[in-house]
Amino acid sequence: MLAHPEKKYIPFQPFAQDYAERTWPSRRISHPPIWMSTDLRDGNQALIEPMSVERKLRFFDQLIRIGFKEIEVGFPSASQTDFDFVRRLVDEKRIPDDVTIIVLTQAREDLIARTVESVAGARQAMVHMYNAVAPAFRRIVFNMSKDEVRQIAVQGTQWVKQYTSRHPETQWRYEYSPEVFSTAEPEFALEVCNAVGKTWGATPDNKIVYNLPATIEATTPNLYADQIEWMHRNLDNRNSVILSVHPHNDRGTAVAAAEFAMMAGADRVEGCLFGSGERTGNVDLVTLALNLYTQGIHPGLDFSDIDEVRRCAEYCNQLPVHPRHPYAGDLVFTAFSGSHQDAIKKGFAKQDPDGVWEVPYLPIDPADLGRSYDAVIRVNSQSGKGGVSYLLEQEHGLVLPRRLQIEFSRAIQKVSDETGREVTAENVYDVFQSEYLGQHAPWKLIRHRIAGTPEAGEGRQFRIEVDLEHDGQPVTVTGEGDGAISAFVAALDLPIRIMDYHEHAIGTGADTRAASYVELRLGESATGFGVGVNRDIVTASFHAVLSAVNRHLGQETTDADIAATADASAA
Ligand SMILES: CC(=O)SCCNC(=O)CCNC(=O)[C@H](O)C(C)(C)COP(=O)(O)OP(=O)(O)OC[C@H]1O[C@@H](n2cnc3c(N)ncnc32)[C@H](O)[C@@H]1OP(=O)(O)O
Ligand SMILES: CC(C)C(=O)C(=O)O
Repeated sequence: MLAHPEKKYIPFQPFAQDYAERTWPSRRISHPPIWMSTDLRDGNQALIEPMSVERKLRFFDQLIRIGFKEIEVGFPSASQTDFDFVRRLVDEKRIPDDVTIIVLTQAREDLIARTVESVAGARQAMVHMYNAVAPAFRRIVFNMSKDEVRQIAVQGTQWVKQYTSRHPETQWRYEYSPEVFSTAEPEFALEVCNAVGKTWGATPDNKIVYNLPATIEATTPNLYADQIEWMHRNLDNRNSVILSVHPHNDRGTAVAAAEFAMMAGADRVEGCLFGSGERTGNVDLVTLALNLYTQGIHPGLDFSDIDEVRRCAEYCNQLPVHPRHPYAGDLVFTAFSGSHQDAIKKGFAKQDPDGVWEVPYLPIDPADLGRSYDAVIRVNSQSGKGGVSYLLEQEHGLVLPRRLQIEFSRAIQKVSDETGREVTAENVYDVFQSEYLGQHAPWKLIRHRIAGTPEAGEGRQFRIEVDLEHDGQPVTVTGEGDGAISAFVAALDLPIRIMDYHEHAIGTGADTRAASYVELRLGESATGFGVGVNRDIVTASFHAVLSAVNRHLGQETTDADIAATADASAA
């Protein structure tokens, strides 16, 4: 990179002086714009392989299902494929009555004639003509004066009028784009638009569309908004005009530019799904629409099945949508990090299904876009107890007490640290199984018999006889206590102190099982948990006690083995 970029690059200034009359910054967007999808034109012209007719038809049908009423379907004078596709739409009557198709052309007579031929017979159609008006293009591409460039636009408009008038069966509309408006002098763009409007003869009943493209995004979005507001205020016959914007994303701010432009007076936005299009793309209509939705404004476009829309765009464009793409990417509703998972878990627990959406870190309810909650929380080395316990709860109905969440998340952390990989919900359960549910040695419960009933009142003693295995050898023990668990603990005759106990049902009806969580000390050990799951609550709690005991004993063995190994290596 250059030490002095100012010698090579100069900032674009749309106005000689600051446009201080601007009012857009204090405006709010209260309704959606007229949406125009240019996926089949600007999107298509930027593809490595332009879409076949079959792909274009599939994309077109998808755009209709989403609810677009204005669709730019191609540049019919460019190729036979585009021409044939547009003709098929018309001839096979694939265009719903309330949808207008749009076709783009340069301001050249032969191209205009062919363009009109491609759509003639449609119920309604819009011819879209463009020519560049920015100084660099006047100088470099056309080598023309301002007057000559304005004349291209006026002459082109006359040809559009002339050729369309030969097909009165079609209701014709007209769109004009002063291409590269983004780096043009606003005064000249205004002059050309007014000249075009006068030539076309727009009326409030058949408005002309002036589309002001950021063909190359050249400034911060606030300056683009200034340019749009200035045009909005100064155009002739504003009530006969639909003011449209067409932001590209060269600086990565196309969405902001479109939103500011709407605040500044734009009525219509052209763009592509998922920001497809030339170079860094056209403005992303999905993001724009769903940004409105999350402000409580229905965009008039339906993204209830966002995955299907994405699949269609990926198939037709043969380009992937990034996993972090706003609202649509595979990972955008997924939290890996502990504090996010914790907040999301709490948010879901508190969320009123009919109330205002307020789940932290999720700006939109994934369900509104047809996404499930399955992938909301995924676990890796950045995760905490909230995420881990969320997965166990969602997938297996296990609601871990808080201290067990902390204890178990250390086991998961160890796995993720060791592998450096994501720990899937299945892995989490496997670790839980081996840490708690599968702890059957040295002590294993075979069966038990209890005498005494819990209803019998305070002071009543329970008597229990338990068949166990200890290191694979059958053992029968007996004990008494004022509850089933205390009788069981007495029967084991181990230095157990129960510190905490939780239980809950898993499932409902005939399949209901009980989950028991016991926190205990064995001798002087630190406290540790055991877990049992069984159809019978008492059996589940005995399993939980033995799970905790076995874990303690296993830990002691491990500690002793480590000490012995350390001694051996020291020797
Ligand atoms: C910003 C945008 O996205 S604009 C849309 C861009 N999309 C496309 O270009 C895709 C389809 N285009 C094509 O297939 C071809 O460009 C065609 C068929 C339209 C024309 O092809 P060609 O006749 O070979 O011309 P080419 O594209 O090279 O155009 C260059 C000529 O057109 C002139 N020209 C460029 N734009 C325009 C315009 N909007 N109106 C009138 N003339 C124009 C140029 O000055 C140049 O003229 P010159 O040959 O006298 O120097
Ligand atoms: C034809 C125009 C609208 C265009 O695509 C652009 O300027 O980016």
